[in-house]
Amino acid sequence: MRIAYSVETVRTAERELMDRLPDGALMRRAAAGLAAVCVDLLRRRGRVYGSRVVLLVGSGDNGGDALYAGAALARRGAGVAAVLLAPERAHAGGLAALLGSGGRSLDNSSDPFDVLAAADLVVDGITGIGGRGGLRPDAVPVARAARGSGAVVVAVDLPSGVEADSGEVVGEALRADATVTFGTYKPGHLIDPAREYAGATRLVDIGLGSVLPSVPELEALQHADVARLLPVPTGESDKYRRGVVGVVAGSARYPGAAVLAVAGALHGGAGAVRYVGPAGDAVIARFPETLVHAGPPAKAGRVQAWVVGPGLGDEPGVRDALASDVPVLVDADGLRGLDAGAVRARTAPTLLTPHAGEAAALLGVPRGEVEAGRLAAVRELTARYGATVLLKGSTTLVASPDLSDPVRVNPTGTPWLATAGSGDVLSGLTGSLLASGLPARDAGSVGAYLHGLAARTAARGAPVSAEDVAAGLRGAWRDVVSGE
Ligand SMILES: NC(=O)C1=CN([C@@H]2O[C@H](COP(=O)(O)OP(=O)(O)OC[C@H]3O[C@@H](n4cnc5c(N)ncnc54)[C@H](OP(=O)(O)O)[C@@H]3O)[C@@H](O)[C@H]2O)[C@@H](O)CC1
Ligand SMILES: [K+]
Repeated sequence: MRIAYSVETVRTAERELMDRLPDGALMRRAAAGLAAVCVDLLRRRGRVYGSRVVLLVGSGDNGGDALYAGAALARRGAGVAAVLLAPERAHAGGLAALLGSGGRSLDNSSDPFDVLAAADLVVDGITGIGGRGGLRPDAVPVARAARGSGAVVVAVDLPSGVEADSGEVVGEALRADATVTFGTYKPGHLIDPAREYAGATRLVDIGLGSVLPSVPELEALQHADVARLLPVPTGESDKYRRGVVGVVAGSARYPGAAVLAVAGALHGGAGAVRYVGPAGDAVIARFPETLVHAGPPAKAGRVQAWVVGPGLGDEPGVRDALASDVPVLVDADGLRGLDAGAVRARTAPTLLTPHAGEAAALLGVPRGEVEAGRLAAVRELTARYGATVLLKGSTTLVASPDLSDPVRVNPTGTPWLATAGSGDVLSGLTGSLLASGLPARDAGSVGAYLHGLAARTAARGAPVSAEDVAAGLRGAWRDVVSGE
């Protein structure tokens, strides 16, 4: 499991740890880890000795980390030059270490842009967790020059300019090839758009784990976590004990959505799929194992979870499903005009699965606001609806209405998933996991994980259809179980 803590939590833990350690110990640990990554990257491009390293140094400890790491690189024979953005406030100990190790700080006679253009590696120590509100104007030209050079750009802790706590990028930020963070991930390492700015992220252990709270703010499941959650039939299981998932989807206009949602549902571990709606013929033609019923859902027979909404158009069904006493997943057309009171009144779990546009409509804000602030949006939706919410997108988030549950971030997403019908597959799959007995947050995060993995494997760098994603689910499940 990858976990992330907010800046406030990190600062509290850092103070507690610092009280027990000699002065500057944490920064030395951080800088040593940073320097080791830089050495590794320089070796891959040639060698450390004689390489040209430029440090972008801001006014705080983030710059201090860069300066100490620069000192270590200078001791190994790299030519290290520091661009001090606030010369009078640069970290004094770090600067002394750099100068004492043979590095230099650029004076007025050197043009930082020439030096950056010739660099092999740039270390971004402008801001870390103390940064707010995007890069300041004086930092923008050097950040752009770093990106425009042929150098590999390594961000210290976070790419400067991103918001550590939300993953938002307000204004300009530096795009790194790699980010070296310390003690724990922060939300910005896991959530787009900041995640994308960070490149490959490495975590350096500085001993913070022992003082961090046991429950993080965010968590991203990995294969082993998902494998533990997957439903596994036992000797006593029959199709009803494994769970029946009811799919209320499709319409005369969109029969395909019904077929895709059923395709997803058949791969989620439920023992049977009951389709309810007007697209029964199309469903049966493709999946003869499906139990079909024209509706309404209340008359269709017992299920352990409902999926309602994909391609539904104006067909009814949402109210029936919400009135049931089993878990309900609401997606797509089911989300239009969704009655928050009806959702809040439910005693069984409800899982809403909007994409950014649908989330924006539910919240009454522009879509861009949801895309830029995904964490805030998903939390607001859980609060308004009293439901678990899976917010689809470049980093899919799953949040439960219980604020003590960490928000789950899906790490397997791929841009190839932005394809018509893939959301219908996800709904069916996740509903099936609900019917097998998984709690809503687990069903949502396991569903998103398998769905992303299936898309990645099916795509392998080329476009995929929603059908390909559904067909890839069995392989994704196997990969998770076998740990591949
Ligand atoms: N926590 C830990 O466990 C450990 C932390 N460590 C390291 O310390 C880092 C945190 O250091 P920090 O607190 O000194 O803040 P930091 O990010 O350097 O910012 C400094 C100053 O920048 C300024 N500034 C703000 N916004 C800006 C902007 N947009 N553009 C430009 N400037 C801006 C603002 O100063 P102002 O100019 O407003 O006075 C702010 O105070 C952390 O990320 C990690 O690298 C490790 O060494 C050890 C373990
Ligand atoms: K940085």
